[in-house]
Amino acid sequence: MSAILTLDNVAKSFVMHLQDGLTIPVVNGVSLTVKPGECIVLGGPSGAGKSSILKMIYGNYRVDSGAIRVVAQTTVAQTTFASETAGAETVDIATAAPRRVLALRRRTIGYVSQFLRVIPRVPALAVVAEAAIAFGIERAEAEARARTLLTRLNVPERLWSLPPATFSGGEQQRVNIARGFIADHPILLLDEPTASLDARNRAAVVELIDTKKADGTAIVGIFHDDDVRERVATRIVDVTTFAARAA
Ligand SMILES: Nc1ncnc2c1ncn2[C@@H]1O[C@H](COP(=O)(O)OP(=O)(O)OP(=O)(O)O)[C@@H](O)[C@H]1O
Repeated sequence: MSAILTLDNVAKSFVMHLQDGLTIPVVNGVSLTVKPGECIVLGGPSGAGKSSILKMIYGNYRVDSGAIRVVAQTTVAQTTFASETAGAETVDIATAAPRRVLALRRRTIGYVSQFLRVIPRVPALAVVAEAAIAFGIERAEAEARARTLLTRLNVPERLWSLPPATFSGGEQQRVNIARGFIADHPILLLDEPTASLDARNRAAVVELIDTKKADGTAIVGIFHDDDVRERVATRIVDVTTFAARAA
C-alpha cells in the first residue's frame, strides 16, 4: 500500500475550560503534502506547534478547521482483512469517525512517540513483534522482523526476553522505535525518535528511515538533532510560518 498525506489549511487552538474558556491559538493555515518516499521534517522553536500537528494527523487532537486527507492506494494482493477492498480510498482525518481513525492507525499510519508505553511483564521481543501481528503479519515473520530490528538497533540479545520496564531510557526508546518501524504502514509519524540516543544509535535510526523512504513510506518527523534532521529530511517545514498568535 502507498499513501499521500495532505494537510489543507489546518488550524488548531486549545480552549482552557478551567480558565474561563481562555483560547490559546497554536497553528493556522497549515498546508503541506507528503508523498511516498518523502520525509518532511517539522522545524521551529519549542512551543511552535510541531507535536500538535503530528497529533492532529494521528487523530489524537481534534482539528478546528481545514482537512487532513489520506489517499491510500491498495492492490488486491495487499489486502489482508476480509473487510478491505483494493483501490484508492480517501479519508479526511479531521472529520472521520473514531472507528475509521482506528482502522487507519492499524493499517495506514504508524506513530513513534518519544516514550515507550507498554503492558507490564511482556518481553521486549514480544512487544515489538505484536506491533507487526496487529498490522496483519504472521507471527513467525513478525518475530523474525523483531529480531532483525532489535539487532540493527543494538539492543543486546540478553534483554529480548525481559520486559522493557527496567531498561535504560535509550534501550526503551530503541524498543519503541523497533515497534514503530516493524510494520509496513505507508505513513509514518516520528516524534523525536532519536532524542535519548547516542551517536551510534542515532545513525542506526537514520539508516532505518532511509530504508523506509526507499520502500515508499511517506514520513513526517520532528528531530531536535540538527545532524539527523539534515540527513533524513527531503524538506524542512518551519512551523512558525503557521503561527496563529496574531490571528
Ligand atoms: N493538550 C494541550 N492543552 C493545552 N495546550 C496545549 C496542549 N498541547 C499543546 N499545547 C500548547 O500548544 C503549544 C504548542 O505545543 P507543541 O507541543 O505542539 O509544541 P512543539 O513545537 O512540539 O514544542 P517542543 O519542541 O517543545 O516539543 C504550546 O504552547 C503548548 O503549551
